This record gives sequence, C-alpha cells and structure tokens, in this order.
Amino acid sequence: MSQATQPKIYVAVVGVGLVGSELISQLLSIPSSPFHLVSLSSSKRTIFQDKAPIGADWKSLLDSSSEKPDFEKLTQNLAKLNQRVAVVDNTSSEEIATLYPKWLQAGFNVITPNKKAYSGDDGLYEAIITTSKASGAKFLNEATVGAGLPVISTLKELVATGDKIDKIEGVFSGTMSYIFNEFSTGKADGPKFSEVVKVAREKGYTEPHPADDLNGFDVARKLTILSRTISSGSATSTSLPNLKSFAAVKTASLIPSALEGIPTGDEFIARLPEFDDEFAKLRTEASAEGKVLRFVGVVDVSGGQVRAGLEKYPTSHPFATSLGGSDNIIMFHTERYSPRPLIVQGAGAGAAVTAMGVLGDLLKLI
Ligand SMILES: NC(=O)C1=CN([C@@H]2O[C@H](COP(=O)(O)OP(=O)(O)OC[C@H]3O[C@@H](n4cnc5c(N)ncnc54)[C@H](OP(=O)(O)O)[C@@H]3O)[C@@H](O)[C@H]2O)C=CC1
Ligand SMILES: N[C@@H](CC=O)C(=O)O
Ligand code: NA
Repeated sequence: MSQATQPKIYVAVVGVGLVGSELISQLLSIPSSPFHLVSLSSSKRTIFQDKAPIGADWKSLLDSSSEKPDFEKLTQNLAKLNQRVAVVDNTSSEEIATLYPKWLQAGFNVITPNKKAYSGDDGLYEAIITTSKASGAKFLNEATVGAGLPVISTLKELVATGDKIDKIEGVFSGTMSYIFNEFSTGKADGPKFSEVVKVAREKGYTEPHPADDLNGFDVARKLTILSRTISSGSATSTSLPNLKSFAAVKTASLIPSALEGIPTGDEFIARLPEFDDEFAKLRTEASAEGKVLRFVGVVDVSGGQVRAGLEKYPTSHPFATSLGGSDNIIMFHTERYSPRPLIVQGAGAGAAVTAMGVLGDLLKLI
C-alpha cells in the first residue's frame, strides 16, 4: 500500500519544551506526512483537535487555550478516534511515565525520550512489557540513550539476530562528556573543575541542578535501560543482575559529601570551587600514568555487573582521542564484533538530535 492511501497515525504530544518543540517542527516538515497531530499538552495547558490537524500555528493555539491537561480525558478522546494512535511523552515526568501501561493497553503506541519509566521501578517496566505484548502497541525509546544515535535499535538488532553481548561500555552523558573532555586532556594541569562545570551549565548541557548530572544517576538510568533491553530481547537468561531500578546500579557519584543535598544549582556551583584541589589531584595522578579521566558506564553481561563511575584511560584510547563537545561514544563488544567492537559515536544531547531520535521512532510505526 502506498503511503498516500495508508490511514494516518494520530499523534498526541505531551511536553512541548526544548525537545517537544523541535519534534513538532520536524514532524510538521515531513512532506506528505503520515501523521495527524491531534493533541498538545504542557504542564499548564492542553489542546485536542481531531478534525483539521494541528499545524504551524501550534504555539499560539496552545498558548491561547484555557484548558488544563487532563490525561484521563485525553485517553478517552484518543480512544474515541478509533484510529492508530501514538502518544509522545517529551517530559521528564514520573507521573506521565506511570500512564504508559494504560495507553499501551488501550492500543496506543508510546514513544519517548523520557528515561523515568524504563529505568525506574521494575513493576512499571514489567507492566510496559506486558501491556505492549498484550495489545500489540509499540513502546519505543531510542532517544533515551545517546539521544538520536542508533543505540537502542542497534542493541535490539544485535540481540534479535542472535549475537551474544559480552559488554557495552561508553560515555553516556553529554554533560559528563563535555566536563571531562575539557578538564582532563592528558596534561597534568588545565582548567579548574568548578569552572568547567560552570561553563557546561551556561552552555545548557547540565540539568538545572548540576548535581543531577554529577551524581551519575543519568548514566545509571541509561545503563538500566540497556540492561533491560538485553534481558527483554534475549531468548535465554543472561548473567545480568535483575535490576529493581536504576538505584541498583553501582554508581560512583562525583558529588563531594559536603555538597550532598544542596537544594539549588546556584548554591552548588558557588560551593564547588572548595573541591577544585581534589579534582586537580585526580587529574595529576592520571596524567602521571599517561591517562585521562572519563566518566563511563559499563553493562558487563559476561561479568554480571552494571556500573558507572570515573575511570582512567590511556591518552591513545578512543575515549580520550575522539570525543569533543557533548559527544557520546558507545562500544558494543559482542561475539560477532570481536576483537574490535561495534562503535556508535556523535552528539548525545541537544534538542535537534534528540527530537530526531523521537521522530525516527514514530516513523518506525509506518
Ligand atoms: N535535552 C536533551 O539533550 C535530551 C533530553 N532527553 C529527555 O527528553 C525529555 C525532555 O527534555 P527537555 O525538552 O530538555 O525538557 P524541558 O524541561 O525543556 O521540557 C519539558 C516539557 O514537559 C512539560 N511537562 C512537564 N511535566 C509535565 C506534566 N506533568 N504534564 C504535561 N507536561 C509536562 C513541560 O511543560 P511546561 O512548559 O509547562 O513546564 C515542558 O513543556 C526529558 O525526559 C529528557 O531527559 C533525552 C535525551 C537528550
Ligand atoms: N542530561 C543528559 C541529556 C540526555 O539524556 C546528558 O547530559 O546526557
Ligand atoms: Na539513541
């Protein structure tokens, strides 16, 4: 059947921030679009328009709406359409993530860059798997790891085609990548740690509270998603631990204990210089060994371990030589890709590449 005769997929977008706005713009630019944009929601407003699709004036339409988001009502309205539906969650909300099983059960495909559900409590993760299998609706989350980089799809194909994953290792955080690419180049000295974190924040790489990046939780969530993607796709059980949530990942936080629990990002940044000497010492030690510091994540399937932390790599290693800006690099060591791993590398954060990952998932429904 040609695309022109295929029924459209009705798309409801929840979250119209950095990633959501860019997604709408990319989606509206597709020629002969297979999508009908039917609903938009921010945390404050919502619109639902089932006759003519929502178009380029979406922002003013949403801004002028007096309707508050009501996801019970949205679910009912989408069901009444009696069409193929995709709900795209571009928030980082736990509350929205808990709605996925309901949507999947109703037969709505769910697409998201939000890591909360698939890396959170195993009950929610298992409900997503079960409801998706029961209804046939798809749950797709490519942009949760490496933004638009083909990380989840590559992993799914390796597993589905019977390759054996030995280990996945990489730099999974755009923020941590930027910080250590700048801070640790192999030389004994360089910029102050607190200064680099400050600039990373100004460039918009960090979360509003930089501690949310420096505690390693974002990486632990991504590793949990990869680990669960391997387990759910494998025909036989693996040696991977059954993670109850991302909190079970062995994660070495970079937050100095005196700065734990500081409520605001501004206060955190203001106090960070007190710890510059500690970070400089780590850099000097690494340099003396001919190494750089990198915050890495490892899903060690053969070793049965998932961990995230600061490690040292020789200055000739790809983690030292080939990363710039907020790049991610992910190495898949497998039975087939051995002794040289399959490597995926490129920008791992930012609105354009993240929205591309989300739209790519939507296009997989066609
Ligand atoms: N930015 C990046 O580089 C990457 C981001 N991601 C993920 O993409 C997601 C979006 O990130 P980003 O666009 O940067 O975030 P933003 O903070 O820019 O946008 C979040 C949006 O979600 C809306 N929102 C929040 N809570 C709710 C709610 N309960 N109901 C309805 N809407 C809600 C906000 O509404 P309002 O405008 O009213 O506040 C806002 O529109 C996150 O999960 C993030 O982890 C993944 C990979 C990379
Ligand atoms: N804060 C994240 C954004 C993408 O998930 C990062 O720095 O990688
Ligand atoms: Na990705």
